[in-house]
Amino acid sequence: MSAIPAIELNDGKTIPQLGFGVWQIPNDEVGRAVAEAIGAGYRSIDTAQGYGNEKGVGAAIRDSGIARSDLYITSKLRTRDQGYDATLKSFMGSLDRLGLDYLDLFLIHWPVPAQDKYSDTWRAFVQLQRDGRIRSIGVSNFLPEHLDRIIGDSGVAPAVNQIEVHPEFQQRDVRALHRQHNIAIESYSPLGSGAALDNETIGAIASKHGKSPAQAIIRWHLQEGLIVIPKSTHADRIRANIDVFDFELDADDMASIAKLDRRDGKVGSDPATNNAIW
Ligand SMILES: NC(=O)C1=CN([C@@H]2O[C@H](COP(=O)(O)OP(=O)(O)OC[C@H]3O[C@@H](n4cnc5c(N)ncnc54)[C@H](OP(=O)(O)O)[C@@H]3O)[C@@H](O)[C@H]2O)C=CC1
Ligand SMILES: O=C1CO[C@H](CO)[C@@H](O)[C@@H]1O
Repeated sequence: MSAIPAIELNDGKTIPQLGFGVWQIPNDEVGRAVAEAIGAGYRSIDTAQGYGNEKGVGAAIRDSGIARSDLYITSKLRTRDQGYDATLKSFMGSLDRLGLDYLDLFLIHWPVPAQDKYSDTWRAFVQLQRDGRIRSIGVSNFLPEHLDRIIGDSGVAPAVNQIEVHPEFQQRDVRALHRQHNIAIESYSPLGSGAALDNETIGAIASKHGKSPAQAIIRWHLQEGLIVIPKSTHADRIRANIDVFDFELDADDMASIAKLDRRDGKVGSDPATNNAIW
C-alpha cells in the first residue's frame, strides 16, 4: 500500500492529498463504505452535517482501530446554522455525532450570500480554532469576493476552499487566485460525480497506462497539486481509486486533459445563487 502524500496548508498543518467523500451514502450504509476505505488505506474522510451520516462515520472510525491522530476528519457547517453563536453550538453537535473531541478540518459548506452571515460565521470558526477544537478551518463553494470579505473582516485566510474541480470543469483562473493567498484547493466531485468517466480522451489515456478512467482522473488531480476526495460505495472501486501511486501521466496526457475544460462542464450548483439547506 503506497503512502498518500500530504499537502502543507497555510496554517502549518498538513492534509492527506487523497481522501474519501461520503455524500449520498446513507447513515446506515456509510459505516461499511468507511471501513472499506480505511482498510484500503484512506485516512481522510470528508462528510458534512447536511449529508446526515456523521454518526455512521464516527462509529466506523472508532471501530477501525486506527489511532485518532492517524485519521483526518472533515465536516461542514450546514447553511441554516450560520451566524456566530449558532456556529459555535452547531459545531459541538458535529463533534457529538462523530464522537470526537476535535476535527481536523471544518468548512463553511456554502457562502449563501443572500443570508449574509458567512463573515460572522467565519469569526466563530477562527474562535473554534483558537480554542483548539478544530485543527484547520476552511470554506467550500466560496467565490473570490466571499474570500476577500472574510479575509478582510477577520485577517485570517482559510486553509482550504473545497470547490468543484474535474477535467471538464478545471477552474484554472480561480485556482491561480487561491495560490496568491496560499489557500489549498480541495476538488469536490473530482470525477464530475461520475460524468467525466465517459470522456473519450480520458478513456484513451487510461487505456494507455493500463488503468481505469477514474484512476486516470484521480492521478490528474494529484499531479495538478489538488486535494482529491472521490466517493464510491463499491469496495472494488474504493480500492481502485487509491491505487494511483504506481503510474504517472506524462506531459502529453496532461496537455490533452487541459483541453477538456468546458465553461458548461459544471455538475453542481452555482455558489453565487445557491441557498440550499446544506
Ligand atoms: N462541498 C460541496 O459542496 C460538495 C462536496 N462534495 C464532496 O466530494 C465528494 C465526491 O464528489 P461526488 O459528487 O460524490 O462525486 P465523484 O466525482 O467522487 O463521483 C462519484 C460517482 O462516481 C462513481 N465512481 C466512483 N469511483 C468509480 C470508479 N472507480 N469507477 C466507476 N465509477 C466510479 C460513484 O459511483 P458508486 O458510488 O456507485 O461507485 C459515483 O456515482 C462527495 O462525496 C463529498 O464528500 C461533493 C459535492 C459538493
Ligand atoms: O456537498 C454537497 C453534495 O453535493 C450537492 C449537490 O451538488 C451539493 O449541493 C452539496 O454542497
